[in-house]
Amino acid sequence: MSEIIKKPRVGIIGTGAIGGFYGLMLARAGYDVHFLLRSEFSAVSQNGLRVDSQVHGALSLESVQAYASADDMPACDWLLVGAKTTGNNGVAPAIIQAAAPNAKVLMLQNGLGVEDDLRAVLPDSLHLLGGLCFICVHRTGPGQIAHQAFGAVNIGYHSGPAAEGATRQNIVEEGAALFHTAGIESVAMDNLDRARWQKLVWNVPYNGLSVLLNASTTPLMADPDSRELIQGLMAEVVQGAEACGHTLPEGYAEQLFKVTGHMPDYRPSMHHDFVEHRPLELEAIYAKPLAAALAAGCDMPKIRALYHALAFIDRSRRGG
Ligand SMILES: NC(=O)C1=CN([C@@H]2O[C@H](COP(=O)(O)OP(=O)(O)OC[C@H]3O[C@@H](n4cnc5c(N)ncnc54)[C@H](OP(=O)(O)O)[C@@H]3O)[C@@H](O)[C@H]2O)C=CC1
Ligand SMILES: CC(C)(CO)C(=O)C(=O)O
Repeated sequence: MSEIIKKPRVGIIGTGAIGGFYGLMLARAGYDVHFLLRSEFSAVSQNGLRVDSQVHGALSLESVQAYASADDMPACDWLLVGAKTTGNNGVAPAIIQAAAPNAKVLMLQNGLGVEDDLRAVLPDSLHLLGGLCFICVHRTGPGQIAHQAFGAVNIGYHSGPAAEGATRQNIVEEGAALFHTAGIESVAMDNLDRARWQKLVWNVPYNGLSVLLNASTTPLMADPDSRELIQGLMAEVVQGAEACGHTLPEGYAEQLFKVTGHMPDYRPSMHHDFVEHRPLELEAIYAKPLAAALAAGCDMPKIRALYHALAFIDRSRRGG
């Protein structure tokens, strides 16, 4: 008799641009997906989720299994965390509440070490993973998401009950398979810390400069001064990664710089936070990499200057 393999149940903790997009794609692929929301709970319960995608066309999920509290969610096998890193303290109780025993918790967030603080409060039985999202999405209204480009999620294991080696790799590959089923590219990464440093080569210059200079990628790539700033910041991230033991692929920064020059005009997620008066993800994208590199003997003065300027902007906009 052939064995029936049940699809894992998926919970989305924080249904914004990232959580809404990947949750909708998984639900459309036949997964049983449960969405935790905050400010958009009523709108999404009533009207569903919509993605206006320049890659897949107009997508919708009319009937959303939406929750305002994790207490009402069923136990989920995979939890995809789509909240901003600035809200991680607030989502920890929800993750614990919605997790099935031995659940896999996947942090779909930018930045370095975003799993570290959460690990300290999670039960040892839960697997903790990080997912690097190579996608351009943002919210355009309650339950409405614009998807401009890309989509891949690269996954690495952070910590948990799985033994080092093949067992961890199997869990990471299970995560990648989840996304593949939904038509999304996903690569299993053998070193999450290196993957996070690699992603920072883009986020450190573009996220911060988009706020500081109030500019999207096209003007940033067109101006000689901002181009020089971007290249200088990228080079420091590569040096910081190296100091922390991660040699990034030769020519990686140059390649990203070139690709961004050909990308459709784009405002990084930090620029959306700036415009919407939300806290900026400065701790994960700047403070933690600066501290990690410094501890390894590498100062990153350009990144430090950018961080201080952004911290000022963040504080002054939020009333000191
Ligand atoms: N957008 C992008 O293209 C990319 C984003 N990323 C990263 O992905 C992460 C998510 O970004 P993004 O999706 O853009 O952010 P959004 O602000 O669009 O989404 C965050 C969502 O989490 C919800 N949330 C936060 N705290 C809670 C809580 N305690 N309970 C329930 N819901 C909660 C927010 O609710 P509320 O509506 O109340 O604010 C919001 O819906 C970030 O780390 C970002 O850097 C990475 C690559 C690309
Ligand atoms: C690199 C990019 C644009 C998409 O993956 C991103 O990470 C972001 O907007 O935060």
